[in-house]
Amino acid sequence: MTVSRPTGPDAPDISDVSVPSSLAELESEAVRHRPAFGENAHILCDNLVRIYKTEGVEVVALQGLDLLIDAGELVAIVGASGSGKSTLLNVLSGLDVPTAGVARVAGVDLLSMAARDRLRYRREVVGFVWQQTARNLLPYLTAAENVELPMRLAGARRRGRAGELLELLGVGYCARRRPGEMSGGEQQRVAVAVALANSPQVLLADEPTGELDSETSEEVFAALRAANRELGVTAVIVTHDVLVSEQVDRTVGIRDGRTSSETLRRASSDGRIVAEEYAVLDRVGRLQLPRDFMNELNMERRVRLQLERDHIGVWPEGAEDGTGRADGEAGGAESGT
Ligand SMILES: Nc1ncnc2c1ncn2[C@@H]1O[C@H](COP(=O)(O)OP(=O)(O)OP(=O)(O)O)[C@@H](O)[C@H]1O
Repeated sequence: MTVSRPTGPDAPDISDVSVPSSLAELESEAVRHRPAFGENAHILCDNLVRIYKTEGVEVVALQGLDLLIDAGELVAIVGASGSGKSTLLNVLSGLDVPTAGVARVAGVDLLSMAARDRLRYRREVVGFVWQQTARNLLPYLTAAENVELPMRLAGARRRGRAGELLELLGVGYCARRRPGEMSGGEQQRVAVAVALANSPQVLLADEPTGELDSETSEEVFAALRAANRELGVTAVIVTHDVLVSEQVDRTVGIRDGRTSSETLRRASSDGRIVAEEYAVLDRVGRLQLPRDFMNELNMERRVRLQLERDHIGVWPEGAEDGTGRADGEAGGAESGT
């Protein structure tokens, strides 16, 4: 490729300016100025793959999952059983290492992290809350002692912090009680305080309300929201609970190990919450059509695409498309339907 330079008496002096002269140079120039995918995201998953091998059988739990979450967001992750939600959370919590791809949380690269850094990451950068209340708290310690434990392990006990966190989450009155003397909802709120003890940047919760009735779930979700709003912690909650998934600003749907949909919620001018659902388009243009849409129109394997001025039409194979052409016909006339 040639690039012509202006000449003549009025032409600017560009003798010192380097001008790319080949297509490859132009491309690399363009890439240099383009921000990298998820450069500023607090949580970044790029083409994340996790393959489990058990007894010679491979299960692909995450198959090229992309996800970007900004600092301070409160995001719910939803999806059918087996879609890969817990696998994703285990990777983000540093418990599990992905097979391939990029996973970065608060600037920490989770694939290349050394074992010693992993311990520090799990103690100080992320906090987590599990579904089973018994997994979150030690039964022979009081609520306050449970919250103090991670601080002691990190060698940074802060006087008064346990009490402050328990108050913030509405369970200050439980400080001297052991888990057996608290309800399931109270235990989970104390568990959120334990997760926040070392001021993590990210809070991860896997089905935190899964064992609770709706009223108690509401209290636990309020505690998670308080942590997000008051402390600014980025929060990711895996949940089947519509009470949780419908109250966050963004719900990410996972299907077959990939992000497939996102629902965004915002307040309209009259104060109502408006939810808009989007399909997720990945960087190479892949898109998962909702399963019920595909079933409704008997879409399988091949579909016809038609680029319109402001949208793309998708028709099942063999069906007539929006231009009045049956699939397979070359160049039909516009039907206007
Ligand atoms: N340790 C493991 N060994 C082998 N396969 C596993 C392992 N953990 C998960 N899987 C498989 O990976 C896939 C994703 O599992 P995952 O637990 O992440 O799904 P999930 O969406 O959290 O499901 P649920 O809502 O039921 O908890 C499933 O097919 C599961 O059987």
